[in-house]
Amino acid sequence: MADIFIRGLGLIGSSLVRAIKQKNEKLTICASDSNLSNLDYAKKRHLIDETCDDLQKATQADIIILATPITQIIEDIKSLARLPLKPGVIITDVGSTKQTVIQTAELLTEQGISFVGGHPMAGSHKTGVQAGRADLFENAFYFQITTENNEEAVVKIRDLLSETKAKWLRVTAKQHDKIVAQLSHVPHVIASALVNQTSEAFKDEPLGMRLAAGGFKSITRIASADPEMWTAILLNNTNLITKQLNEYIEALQDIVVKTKDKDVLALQTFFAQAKVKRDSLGPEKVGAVPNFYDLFINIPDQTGSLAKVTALLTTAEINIVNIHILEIREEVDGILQLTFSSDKDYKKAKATLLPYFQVINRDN
Ligand SMILES: NC(=O)c1ccc[n+]([C@@H]2O[C@H](COP(=O)([O-])OP(=O)(O)OC[C@H]3O[C@@H](n4cnc5c(N)ncnc54)[C@H](O)[C@@H]3O)[C@@H](O)[C@H]2O)c1
Ligand SMILES: O=C(O)C(=O)C[C@]1(C(=O)O)C=C[C@@H](O)C=C1
Repeated sequence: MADIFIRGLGLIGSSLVRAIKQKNEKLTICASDSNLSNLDYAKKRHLIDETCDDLQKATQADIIILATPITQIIEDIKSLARLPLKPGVIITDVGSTKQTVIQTAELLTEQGISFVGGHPMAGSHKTGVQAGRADLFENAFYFQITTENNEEAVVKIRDLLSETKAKWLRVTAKQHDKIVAQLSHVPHVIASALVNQTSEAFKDEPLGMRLAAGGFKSITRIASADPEMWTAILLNNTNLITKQLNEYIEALQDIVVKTKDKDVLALQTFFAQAKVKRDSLGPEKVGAVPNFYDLFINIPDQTGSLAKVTALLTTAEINIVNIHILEIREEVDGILQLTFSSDKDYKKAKATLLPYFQVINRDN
């Protein structure tokens, strides 16, 4: 008999159990996941105490956490509503959309079972138990959905997950879905559409994609996310996502017209408005899944240039995550992309290389 039952031990579920165990290792956790290797991995590392192959085991738990893709969360809520759950049990989820989840959870709340819709607003394009971390949600907003009579359960979930160090935020399901449609769902569609459209545009240009640099990579990183999870999100926030995508398409069409018209003032205003807004967001502080920091430098077309870069960085004890030569043409400087895992390494590398090489980054 475990204190906590969790279904879905991927990136988000395993990050939560890590944070729970960090706070109180005595709490027992029973986990279910259709990918058995996730369970195996978690058990070997004592992230969980037991494996539970079906929802029946949830009937013995005080807290049930649903951390699978949204479509499965909804199916599990329906199944849980038919089971004899423990009196006083609290059920929570982590799904990226909330209105359909909360509607389905009425099957529970109408029986007096506490349900707290949740959504940590941090994550990664990576999936699976190995990608999880206890501090994934540090400083990130963690939405909790306001529903009738769930106040006490909300506080208990906050206490259970206090080691996530997330910033808790109560919103309605409608408010939630509108905000995340614009800030998360639409950007994911745009990133994937851009990758697909670029790949199509480069069909006859083998060099094309391989030359993708910082700009393309940073705007499309999230296109590497899990297709099953994102399909489920689009199916569960359809109206808001399609409405906001249509507004985005209009904004793109508007910029096509201004570009064709060579309307310098309108173009400058377009970029200036976006710059002011983007700059005001401030630096990235959320979570601990590594962000990558790219430094671009000009390297002369001379024997030993690359070796000099690596020697300087090695002497300075700076760890390079990746080196990528973007362009080297005879008698022309090449562009070298150096990737670091921390802002500290990025800045140290920049200072180390500046006396010898021209740094291209304006700044990040
Ligand atoms: N990835 C993010 O950035 C992020 C952030 C916040 C919330 N979320 C939400 O969290 C949930 C989980 O996403 P994730 O990123 O952890 O994905 P993930 O793929 O890393 O994990 C999902 C896990 O659910 C398991 N699973 C799928 N179907 C199952 C089933 N029928 N029975 C048992 N296990 C099943 C998978 O094997 C996998 O281990 C999703 O609802 C997603 O919308 C994701
Ligand atoms: O950082 C990322 O890779 C994410 O996509 C995380 C992200 C997002 O910000 O859109 C993705 C889905 C979630 O529901 C919440 C957070």
